[in-house]
Amino acid sequence: MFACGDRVQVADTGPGQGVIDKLVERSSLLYRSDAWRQKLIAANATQVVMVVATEPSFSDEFVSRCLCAAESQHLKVLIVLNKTDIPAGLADARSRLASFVRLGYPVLELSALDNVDALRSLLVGETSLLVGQSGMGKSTLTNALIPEARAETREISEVLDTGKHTTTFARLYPLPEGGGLIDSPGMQTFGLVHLDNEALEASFKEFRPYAGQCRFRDCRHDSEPGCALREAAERGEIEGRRLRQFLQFRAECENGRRQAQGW
Ligand SMILES: Nc1nc2c(ncn2[C@@H]2O[C@H](COP(=O)(O)OP(=O)(O)OP(=O)(O)O)[C@@H](O)[C@H]2O)c(=O)[nH]1
Ligand SMILES: [Zn+2]
Repeated sequence: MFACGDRVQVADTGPGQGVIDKLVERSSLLYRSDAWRQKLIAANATQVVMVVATEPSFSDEFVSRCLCAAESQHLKVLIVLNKTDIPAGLADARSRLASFVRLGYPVLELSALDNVDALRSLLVGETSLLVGQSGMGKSTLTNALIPEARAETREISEVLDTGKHTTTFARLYPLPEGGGLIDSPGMQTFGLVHLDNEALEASFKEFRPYAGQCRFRDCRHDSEPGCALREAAERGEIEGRRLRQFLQFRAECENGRRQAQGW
């Protein structure tokens, strides 16, 4: 299986023709998965740019899931709060992003319809994957950053006769300043079944200082006495909400793996 962003060696087989000979080793691979399917999103990305907006309202659980996927591949993360020209949802969006800011994730506010220069400068030299729920403005951002993308999207929609100009597959655009931008289809879910329990726990970066500190080595951070993570949450050092999300994602991943094995 190949993913958008893969590098390959191609052998010439004739004029204008070739076959893929070899897949060059990937520096990163992002995918989402449930019990039944793994979907490759992008290979060799160095940065995940997560787009949220003032409206429609975004899910912070979705943001946490994307962070897990990005952290598990050791990628840089940038959160973009788009549509700041719509003031109604701004205060709410900011307050829901505050906990990610406290974790150290950068948030860039902008309006894709107005000015994307601040974002452009953060993409230089990176291969950035744009992710987000539908309607957050990924395509609008891509078009603002890469004017040729607009025509291409229209052409592809016409060829495929999809009747709408929404993104249906990931696409890598080279950036004039160096690096590239991968626009991925909007998604409403982001399954993490491919992450084992250890990888999932490590992908909550604020948990890392507590790794190995629980009384029991195989602590599930659930109801065991002497759980370093639960104690940290009680002291307010980590957010209870994030710990609950971790337990929820882990249950989902364990169920997914059980289903996949036909239990
Ligand atoms: N007011 C305002 N509207 C915006 C902005 N950016 C995007 N929009 C609008 O939001 C809607 C959704 O934008 P898209 O770029 O299609 O969103 P998307 O994330 O690509 O959605 P999918 O194709 O479903 O993945 C469109 O009507 C855009 O015109 C912005 O900065 N301000
Ligand atoms: Zn514990």
